[in-house]
Amino acid sequence: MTLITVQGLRKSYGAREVLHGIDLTVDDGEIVGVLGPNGAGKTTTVECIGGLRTPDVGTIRVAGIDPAAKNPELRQILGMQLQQCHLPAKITPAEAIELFAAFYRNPRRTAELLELLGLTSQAHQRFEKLSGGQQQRLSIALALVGRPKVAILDELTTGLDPAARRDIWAYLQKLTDEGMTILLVTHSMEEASHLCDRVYIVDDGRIVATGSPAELATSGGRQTVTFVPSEPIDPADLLSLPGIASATVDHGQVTVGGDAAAPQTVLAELIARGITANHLRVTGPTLDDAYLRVTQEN
Ligand SMILES: Nc1ncnc2c1ncn2[C@@H]1O[C@H](COP(=O)(O)OP(=O)(O)OP(=O)(O)O)[C@@H](O)[C@H]1O
Repeated sequence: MTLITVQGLRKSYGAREVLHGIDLTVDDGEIVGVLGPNGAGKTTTVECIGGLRTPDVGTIRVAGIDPAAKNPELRQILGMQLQQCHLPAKITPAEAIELFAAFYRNPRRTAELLELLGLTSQAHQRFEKLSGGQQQRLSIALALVGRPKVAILDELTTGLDPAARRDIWAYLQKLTDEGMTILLVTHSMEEASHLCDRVYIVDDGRIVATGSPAELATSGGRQTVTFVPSEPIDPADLLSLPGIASATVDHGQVTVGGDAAAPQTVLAELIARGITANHLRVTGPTLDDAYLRVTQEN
């Protein structure tokens, strides 16, 4: 079942249109990522979905509700973590969670959220005294306190230490196993590859690519081969081979990039010349490669 539908979303700030027709869907139980360069329109898109901004053109439905209609039912099913969490300087994490919990019919327990987000020791510390990462964990707790059916998380783990990121990823995966749906804005390809079932790449207010992280990664098909040849080889010779797009030498190590057949092409050439490839490594295409390709094409 489709839980979020966005069709033809356009949005301007003043005279400047920043979203030029965004279409996306999120199915029940999915984790969907929105990736894209700074200023591409990711936050504007999710803020329109969350009812914080009103689209100029287009249709948005979240579980059948139009977020612009200010239907109070939307608040019961949707939890939002915003890029910047503005809370009063003197409020403590425990107070903030309890305050937010009061808006929901069946909130999560404060102690449970503090524990799961690693904030138990800071439960009674003032917001202004929390570190950036602790403030961010609190913003995640506030997005999840109402047991939302859909959570919109904007730069979920930016600035968190690697162990905290892993813990939060595992917790979110558990929540989606229990039926939660997540729309996630991220700059981290690792986060997108680890968590997301599907991603949308946005560039300059348009969707430029979509698919599972694995599908997108392999869509370019680019392979990289590195090795130290047993005797010097001119990179220009490798570059002239079919399917080879780049060839460089650095401190004796050769790096060759090319299509899916590039590893075989390079090895066949080396064998034909009687050259041995030491420290041979072949790396497949990554989501980073796909991201850079589609965002730099535009
Ligand atoms: N309140 C606003 N008033 C005017 N322009 C805005 C406003 N908010 C965002 N913009 C502009 O709209 C464009 C899209 O911004 P948005 O915050 O949606 O991008 P983003 O993809 O989330 O970027 P980032 O990765 O940097 O967070 C940017 O050019 C930004 O400068």
